[in-house]
Amino acid sequence: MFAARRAFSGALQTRAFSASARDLSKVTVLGAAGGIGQPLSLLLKLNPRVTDLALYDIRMAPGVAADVSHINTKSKVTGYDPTPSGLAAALNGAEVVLIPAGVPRKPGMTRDDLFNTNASIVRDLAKAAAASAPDANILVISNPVNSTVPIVAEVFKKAGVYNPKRLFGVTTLDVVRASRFVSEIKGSDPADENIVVVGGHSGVTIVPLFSQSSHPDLVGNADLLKRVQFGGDEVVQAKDGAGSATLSMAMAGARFAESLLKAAQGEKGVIEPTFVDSPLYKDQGIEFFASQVELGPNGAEKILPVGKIDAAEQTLLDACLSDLKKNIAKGVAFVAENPGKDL
Ligand SMILES: NC(=O)c1ccc[n+]([C@@H]2O[C@H](COP(=O)([O-])OP(=O)(O)OC[C@H]3O[C@@H](n4cnc5c(N)ncnc54)[C@H](O)[C@@H]3O)[C@@H](O)[C@H]2O)c1
Ligand SMILES: O=C(O)C[C@H](O)C(=O)O
Repeated sequence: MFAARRAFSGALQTRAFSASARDLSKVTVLGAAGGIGQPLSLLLKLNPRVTDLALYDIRMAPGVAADVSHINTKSKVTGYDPTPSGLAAALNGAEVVLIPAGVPRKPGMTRDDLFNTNASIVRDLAKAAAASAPDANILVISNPVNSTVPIVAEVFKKAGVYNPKRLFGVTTLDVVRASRFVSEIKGSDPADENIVVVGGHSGVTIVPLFSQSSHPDLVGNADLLKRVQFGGDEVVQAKDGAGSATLSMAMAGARFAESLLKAAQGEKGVIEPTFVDSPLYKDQGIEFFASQVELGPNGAEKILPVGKIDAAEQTLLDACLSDLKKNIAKGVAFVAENPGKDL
């Protein structure tokens, strides 16, 4: 155990020393005291690429910050009060803003059932971000992602600061799950399983493309498909009313933030799946779509095409696109009909 701990801290130190002064990165978490926010803040504190960690929530962010700040890595941690000026200060100068603020599901609910509560939370946080961190990379975790991402886009458009390359719906958990579930079937190491998942982040909009993996035989595996599309429900049911995935989501969110920072600091070939403003299906009226995206200093540098897929996968994709169109339209309509208060 001690050897493992030494190896881990050694790896952190090597990376800490390799970061240069120009790589100062402020990362802000909005919803930092929640089930996702707390472990996400912990993982960001362990990341040497993060030099300034800003934590905001409507409750307990200073407490979470005090706790996390005792971890002996170099970054500065600040918890902000739940006031407009606290929120503005948390956002000011941020390079990456992660948003896990909002309510999670209970058994029997769909992600869309969260819309009524989370849409206005995300809209108001997006307004604050548009005002105080207009150039930040915004990573939306709050559900329903298929609608909350368009909400952020509409708010930024209204504020005149929308940059489609810097807005991301975090769908990383879908590929994390897919690689893990495949490894359980194949007896392999999940680190070796690169499963592309496209579409969106709920039910049938989650489309794994096993034909593009090293296991095309898995295309017809209905149980596996169900686990990937409804993995979130497994956790919601197991937690039995106490929330949804938090720990695996924190890992997935921290991975995406790390990839963005790596790419911003000049690493080439950093590719992550994410739900972005995408040209891929715009001709069908679908403005956002999750696919493999190459990240770079400007955010989303290159949106990779879906590529060749199996006929059965095409059927899944058709169902996805039909749902996705409605989810996106719902987010856009929400902001038009409920502009909210000026900041
Ligand atoms: N994208 C994904 O893959 C994914 C995965 C898991 C969960 N989620 C979603 O993430 C969200 C959060 O889940 P959780 O389990 O952390 O919930 P949680 O209830 O444990 O935490 C949410 C936090 O948000 C805070 N909050 C609420 N309104 C706020 C506001 N206006 N400003 C700042 N903070 C605010 C709450 O005080 C709370 O601390 C949910 O919507 C959930 O569905 C998404
Ligand atoms: O399932 C949920 O509601 C949370 C999250 O979107 C997940 O995929 O775990």
